[in-house]
Amino acid sequence: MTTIEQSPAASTTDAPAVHVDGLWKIFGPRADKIMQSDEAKLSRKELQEKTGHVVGVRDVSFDVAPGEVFVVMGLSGSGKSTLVRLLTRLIEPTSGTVQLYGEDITAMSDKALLDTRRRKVSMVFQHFGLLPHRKVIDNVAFGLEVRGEGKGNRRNRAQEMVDLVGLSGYENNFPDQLSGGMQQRVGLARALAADPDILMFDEPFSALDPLIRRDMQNEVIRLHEEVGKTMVFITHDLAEALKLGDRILIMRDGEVVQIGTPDEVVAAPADEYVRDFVSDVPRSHVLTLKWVMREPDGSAVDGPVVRSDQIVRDAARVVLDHHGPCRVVDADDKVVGVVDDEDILRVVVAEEDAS
Ligand SMILES: Nc1ncnc2c1ncn2[C@@H]1O[C@H](COP(=O)(O)OP(=O)(O)OP(=O)(O)O)[C@@H](O)[C@H]1O
Repeated sequence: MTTIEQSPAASTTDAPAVHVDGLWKIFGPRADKIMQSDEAKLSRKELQEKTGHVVGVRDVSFDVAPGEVFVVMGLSGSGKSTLVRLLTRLIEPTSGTVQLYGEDITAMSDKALLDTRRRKVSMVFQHFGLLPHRKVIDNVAFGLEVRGEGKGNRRNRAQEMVDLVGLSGYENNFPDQLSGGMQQRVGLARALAADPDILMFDEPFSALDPLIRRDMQNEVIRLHEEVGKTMVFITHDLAEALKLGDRILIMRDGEVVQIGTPDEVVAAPADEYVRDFVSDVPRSHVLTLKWVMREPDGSAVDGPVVRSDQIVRDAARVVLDHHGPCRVVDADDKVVGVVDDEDILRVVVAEEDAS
């Protein structure tokens, strides 16, 4: 039985886990001056050509709810790594604020900031960052050691986390005796050991083979179900974003293009850029009935009931088996639409045409 708990802050305040307001990062020596001038309005390309400064993140605002998995997605250079580093001030913002569970980290002293990083946030990176001369168990316990926990406590805790991520029996191995996937499990265990309020992942699985990568994504979903932590997850892989995210923030050139649930992003892309991104996505795997249902017209009074937030693929069997309209209900069991086999097949056929 593990002793990870839902973040206590989540239950005692209404503050979002992460609150980002008007966040900017301009790289270069005159960043502050540029921020206060009209030059800040120039596009990334124009600013770079004119001043040599690079806009990493431009006027980004969003909230992450406690317990949410929030994915930041974009192509290389879109500003994802800069953004996630700004969230814990590993990079200083040029402007804007970041609050973690109501605490403004942009206004914190260095000491308070260090404490927040040690106790409240854990990061998982692409390059696992394990200490090669330490055994698995000692790598997992490292963060606890840094913050001064006694040896007995940290050993017990580290063992719990090793068990939680499925590495029981490997505690005394050294990192180079483990596969890439197993090393990243050590990274996950180390991040969880500190019992942080928020876990941040910066492209953690990009270096892994596709099959191992899929295993690790499933592992994140399982761990999230088990420990319920708030997660901010950076990736350039749309399929990964759709699979893991409760919501997805799509970035381009340092700016937010769209923030939405996976089905919103696929069904209602904000612009051509997002539309292009999502064009290959198998829609029946992502769209919910909300996007394919029709207005209620009284035709389905005794048809089977399906939920508007059900994924089309998951609802297909019920709808196709019933030769007639089904009732679609919302979370309050109110009938909000009807759906029949044609509505379902329209999505599936469009998907086959696209592939
Ligand atoms: N220290 C720095 N100095 C100058 N420019 C930087 C610095 N760090 C990042 N940049 C620039 O900021 C922009 C955003 O970079 P960032 O690394 O955040 O993007 P990314 O989406 O994480 O890309 P990747 O997936 O390749 O890591 C890029 O144009 C990058 O060249």
